[in-house]
Amino acid sequence: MSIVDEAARSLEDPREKAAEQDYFDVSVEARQRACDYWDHGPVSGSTPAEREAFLKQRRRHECPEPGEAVAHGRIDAEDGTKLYIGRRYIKDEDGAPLVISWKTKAAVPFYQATPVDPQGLARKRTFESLNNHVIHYTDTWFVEKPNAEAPDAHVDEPTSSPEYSDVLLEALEANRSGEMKDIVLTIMAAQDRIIRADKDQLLVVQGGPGTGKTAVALHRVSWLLYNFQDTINPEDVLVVGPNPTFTKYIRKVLPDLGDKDVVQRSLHDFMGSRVVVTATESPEIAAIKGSARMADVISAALYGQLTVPTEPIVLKRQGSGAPVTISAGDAADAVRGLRAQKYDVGRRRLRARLAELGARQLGWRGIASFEDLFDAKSLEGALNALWPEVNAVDFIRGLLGSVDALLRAGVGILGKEESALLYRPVDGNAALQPWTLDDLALIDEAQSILTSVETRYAHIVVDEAQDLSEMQLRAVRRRSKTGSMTVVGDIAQSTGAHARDSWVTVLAHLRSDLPSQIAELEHGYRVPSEVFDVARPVLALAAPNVTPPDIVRTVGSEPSWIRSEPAAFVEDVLAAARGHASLGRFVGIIADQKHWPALAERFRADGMTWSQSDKGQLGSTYNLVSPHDAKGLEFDAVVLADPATLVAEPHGHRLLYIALTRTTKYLDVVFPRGTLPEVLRPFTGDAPEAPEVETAFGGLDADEELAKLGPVERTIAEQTAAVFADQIRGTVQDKLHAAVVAKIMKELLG
Ligand SMILES: Nc1ncnc2c1ncn2[C@@H]1O[C@H](COP(=O)(O)OP(=O)(O)OP(=O)(O)O)[C@@H](O)[C@H]1O
Repeated sequence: MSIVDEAARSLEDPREKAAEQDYFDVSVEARQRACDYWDHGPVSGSTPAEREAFLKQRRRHECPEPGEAVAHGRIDAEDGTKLYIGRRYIKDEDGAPLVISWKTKAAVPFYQATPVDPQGLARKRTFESLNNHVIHYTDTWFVEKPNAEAPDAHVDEPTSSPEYSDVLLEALEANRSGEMKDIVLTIMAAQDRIIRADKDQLLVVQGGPGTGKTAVALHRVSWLLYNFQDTINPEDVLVVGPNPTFTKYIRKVLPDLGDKDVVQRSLHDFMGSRVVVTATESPEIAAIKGSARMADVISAALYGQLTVPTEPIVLKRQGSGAPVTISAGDAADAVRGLRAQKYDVGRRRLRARLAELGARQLGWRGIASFEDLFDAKSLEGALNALWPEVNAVDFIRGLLGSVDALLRAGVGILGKEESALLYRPVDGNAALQPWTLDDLALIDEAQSILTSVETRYAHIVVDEAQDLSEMQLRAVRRRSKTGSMTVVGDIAQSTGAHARDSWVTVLAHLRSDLPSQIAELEHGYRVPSEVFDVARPVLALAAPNVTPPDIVRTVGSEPSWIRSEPAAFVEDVLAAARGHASLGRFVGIIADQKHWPALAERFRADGMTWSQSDKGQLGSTYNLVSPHDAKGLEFDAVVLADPATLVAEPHGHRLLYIALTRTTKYLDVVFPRGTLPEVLRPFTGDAPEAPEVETAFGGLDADEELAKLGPVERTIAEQTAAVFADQIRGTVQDKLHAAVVAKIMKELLG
C-alpha cells in the first residue's frame, strides 16, 4: 500500500454507519454501568486513606451529561488495529477498552497524523453525533483505500484542505455565546504538540489573535491532570486570566473536559482578597509600581524599620523580681544576626533571643524558652522598638502614604521623582484606601517578605501574560512549587502600563531551574480573512516584528464601514448592533468607556438588556465591552465604535488590533465622519455614507411606506430587506429595512 499525498474523504457507507452506531450503543451502555458503579456503589477501602483514594477516583469519574458523545474519532492502524477516541475512557465488562481518552498517548496520531507523517495510521475517522446518534463520519485515508472496504463508496474530491477539515470549519462557523467551548474534536497537530509538551518546563506560547492559545492552555491542563493524576490534583492547578469577564468566559471549558476544581482566578483575585480594588492607576505610577525594583524598595522599607540599639534594653520580670538589663551591644548583635531572615521569623527569633539574653542575667543557661520569665508587655515593647510588628496591608498603605519613607526606601533604587510620584495620602482605614490592581502585587510582595506566600500550585497557566507587570509575574512565580507553567499571550496585543515588546522579562521573572521555551502558534482560527485583511496593516504599525497569523477561513462577508454624523453616532452603533442581533448573533460592541453613558442611555430607552465588561458580565445578545476588556473574548459580530478613540490611547494601534480581531464573522466599524484612523481609510472605498442615507430616508415611516405597496410587492420588499440586511444594516435603523427597500422599489418602478 502506498501513502497518498492527499487524504481522500469517502462518502459514508450505510452499513459502516450502522456498525458504528452499534459500537456507540455498546459504549453508551458500558459508560452508564461505570457511572452507576461510581455514583451509587459503596465506598470501598478499609483504611481512611483507601477510602479517600476511592472518593478521589469517584470525583474523577463523575458522570457526563447523558448526551455527551462517547467517541469523536477512530484511528485504524496499518496493521488493522482500531481505537475509538473520546473524552473519557470506557471499558467493556471484561475490562477491555472500548474508547480511549483523547489524553492518552495512544490517541496522539488522531491529532498529529498528516499525509506526510501518518504515524502508522491507515485511516482516521471523525464522527459527528448528536445524543450519541452517529450523524456523519468523515474518513481521512493515509494509505490507498482498500477496494474491499466499501465497494460501493465513491471517493469524494476533498471539499476542503484536509488540514482544515469540514468538522473544524463547522466548529469555527458555529455561533458563539458568553462561554468558551472545548476543541477536543478538532485540536490541530501544532496545538496538540503544545498541549502534550513536557510538564516540567516554563512554556511560553506566543500566537496571534484566535490561534487557540487559550484553548490550548486549558486542554493542556486537562492533559496534565489526566497524565499526572497521582501527583497533581485539580486544586493544585491555577489558571490566571486578565479580568473577571475573561475568567467568566473560560470557566466552563475545564469542567466540560471533566476537570472540576481547577482554581481559575483573574489578576484581581489570584493573590487573595486582602483588599478590594476600587481605583485605577495612572500609567506613569502603574509603571513604577509594576517594576521589579519595587521588590527592593519594599524590602528596604521593611528592614529599614529595624533599630540597631545604642542603649541597653530593660526587661521587666514576670511577677516581682527586679528588671534585667541587656547590653546594647548584645541586643544590636541579635538584631544584625537576624536581618537575613524572613521578617516575621526574624522578629520571632529576636523575641526568643532577647528573653535568652535576659535569662542569662538571671543565671539561666541552656536551650529552653525563657520568654515566660518576663512580663509579656515589657518584652513585646522592647521587641517592637527594635523590630516592629507589621501587617502587609497596613505596611504598604503606610509606605505609600509617606514621602519620607518612600524616599528613604527608594535610595539607589528609584529616582527621587519616582519615589515622590508614589505618594498617596493616607485616608481613613486600610479598607477605604483607593487600592489599585498594581497595589495588590505590592501587598503580596510585602507578605512574601514578612512570612511567605503559599507555594501550592503544581502547575500554573497564565493567559494574556504579555500584560503582566514584573511584580505580578513575581506574585505568580511565588505560587508555583516547581516553576512548571504554561504562559500564553501575544506581544502584538500587549497594552497597558506594563506593555512589552518581547518575552524576555517574562521569562526572567518566572524562571526556575526548569528549562524554558517559547512555542509559537501560527494559524488564526477565529478571525476570517475578510476581517484580518483590515487588521493586518494595523498589526504592522502595532508590532512590526510580529508575524501575522495564517488565516484559515473566509466567511464571504466584508466588514461594513459606517460614517456617522456626530448626532447620529449612537443611533448608528445601535442600528448596527440590532441588525446582527435580529439575525441571532452574539454581538460585542467595543467602545471606549467615554461612549458608554450615551450608549447605555439609548439601550435603556429602548428597553434592551445588555452586559457590561466592567461588571464582569458577558453573555447577553448585546455586550458592551471596553477595548481593554476585549482581550481574549470573541463574538459572532463586532460593532467597533469610534476607532479613533482607541488609537488615541497609549499603544493605540495594539488596542485597535485587539478590537478588530474579536469577531468570528462580522465586523461593523462605526465612526463619526472624518475621524477614521488613517490606517483604516483605504478600506472604506466607496462604501455608502450613512448620513446621506439617513438624510434621504429621514423621517421614513416603515408602516406608511409598506402600506403603499400591494401584498406581493410588500412580500418582495420584506424578503429583499432580509437578503440585503447586511448592506442596509447600519445605514438606517433596523426596523426601517423593509421600508427603505419599499421606497427604493417605488422609486425604481416609478
Ligand atoms: N483546533 C481548533 N478547533 C476548533 N476551534 C478552535 C481550534 N483552535 C482554536 N479554535 C477556536 O478559535 C477561537 C479562538 O481561540 P482562542 O480564544 O483560544 O485563541 P487565542 O489565541 O487565545 O486568542 P486571543 O489572542 O484573541 O486571546 C475559539 O473560539 C476557539 O475555540
